[in-house]
Amino acid sequence: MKIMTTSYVLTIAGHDPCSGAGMTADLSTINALGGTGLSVCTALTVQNDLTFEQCYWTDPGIILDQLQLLLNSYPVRVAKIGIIENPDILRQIIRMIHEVSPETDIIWDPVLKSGSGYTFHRNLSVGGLSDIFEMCSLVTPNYDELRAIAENGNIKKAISDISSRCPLLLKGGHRSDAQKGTDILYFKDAISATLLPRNILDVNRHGSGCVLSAGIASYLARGYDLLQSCILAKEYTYRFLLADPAKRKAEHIALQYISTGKSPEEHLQHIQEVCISGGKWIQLRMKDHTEREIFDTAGKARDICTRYGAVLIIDDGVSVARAIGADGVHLGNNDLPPAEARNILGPEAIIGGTANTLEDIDRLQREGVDYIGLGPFRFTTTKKNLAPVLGLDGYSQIMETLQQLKTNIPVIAIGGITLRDIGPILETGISGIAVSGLLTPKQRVTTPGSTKDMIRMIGELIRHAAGPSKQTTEIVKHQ
Ligand SMILES: Cc1ncc(COP(=O)(O)OP(=O)(O)O)c(N)n1
Ligand SMILES: Cc1nc(C(=O)O)sc1CCOP(=O)(O)O
Ligand SMILES: [Mg+2]
Repeated sequence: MKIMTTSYVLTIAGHDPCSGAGMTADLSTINALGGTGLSVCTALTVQNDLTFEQCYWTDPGIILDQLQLLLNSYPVRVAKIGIIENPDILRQIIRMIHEVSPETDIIWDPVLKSGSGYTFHRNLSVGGLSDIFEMCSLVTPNYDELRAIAENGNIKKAISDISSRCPLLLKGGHRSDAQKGTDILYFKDAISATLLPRNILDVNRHGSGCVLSAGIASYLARGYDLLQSCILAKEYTYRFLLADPAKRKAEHIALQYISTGKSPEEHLQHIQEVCISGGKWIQLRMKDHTEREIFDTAGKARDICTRYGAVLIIDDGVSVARAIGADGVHLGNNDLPPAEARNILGPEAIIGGTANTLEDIDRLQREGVDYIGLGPFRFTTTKKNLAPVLGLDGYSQIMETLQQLKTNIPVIAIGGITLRDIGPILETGISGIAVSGLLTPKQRVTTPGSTKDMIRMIGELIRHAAGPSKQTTEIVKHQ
């Protein structure tokens, strides 16, 4: 009997102990994109981000036994295949999928070499693989892989031979020429679609090809057509690459700095001061500025944050966040609804929402925000049209109820917070604080030295308050 639930995506791939690539990276992608991941491990590898030392292939009998059991148990919508010992085993796997589960789409990502240079296969050729292409719904080689299997180096002929049998996505992520980042999707009927990169990223993280093909598999499984799936997965991979490892590790950031300044230059100067001083989470909040000014400043703020490994979110402006490649947005009641922002910014984006009551938190959580900014804690002149002040009692009541309901969305406090408030606020179960005036006071001229001292003291208070059972602010959705 097949177990019926949502979209099952099967990855048949190697195990990478650092999860940058292979089966575990695929499963993370599948789960992040709303699928249910199944896996068959084709090899154990000894590798990390920089080096690949060894590959121990799984016994083909075990691969086929696991595959048969999964195909008999689950309605697998899409199977994505990564490293396989040789074309014969690949053939057996694909045939089994065809026989046991003919409705399953197969994506083959022909990995010939690891990112760090380990060679899995030599002497493969388009001609020798033609029966395999016939059984696939998509193959996703990068340019080097296509060149390696093209007979006599004839890339044009290789493209035409493959795409007459199945759609081909030629990935340009690793190219060093003008086509870097451009992927081309060739359909069977000689039509092609060029997928331009949103930005050229100077990142060659190992495993990005796995993330892209697992992303395509996940979107296909959810019912998108092939072109839509490639576009959406490309966007997802872009965000994955943008979130550099330092940022992805910055899961537990409990201090958000909200920028302030009389001019765009002052905003940038304050942001730089906070970043130099160790601040890791910045919100660009520019009121009473033109769209052009906000857009230009946001691009510069992004560069500063990238340089210092800080996360940047934009207050209100979803389109600005998307255009400059920010990590997310903070949305108020009059902004775009979180679900719409999510559609635009993608699953990896950090989306925060403003709340003043328990009902606000409940609604925002259902709308899919990643964290809540709950405020105001006390009166502040930084924001006009303040909601009713909550004070410590208001926070205690709301946090107690959330704990009773076992709701564990990160909630950060905001509004007029001083150094002395931090301990008592965190005692209520709040996971972090967002401050503007505390780091950029109106009366005193701040210097990197004084901001550093302040951030250090805030860090101490947060560390003291956060015992092992306390929730901290998880601002990154997916690793
Ligand atoms: C962390 C955090 N919490 C709340 C707010 C307030 O946002 P919003 O309601 O959109 O009001 P403005 O900041 O736009 O005036 C915030 N920005 N950050
Ligand atoms: C931006 C903002 N939002 C608030 C809310 O209650 O929603 S209070 C606030 C101002 C935060 O700055 P400061 O630390 O200077 O008070
Ligand atoms: Mg706002």
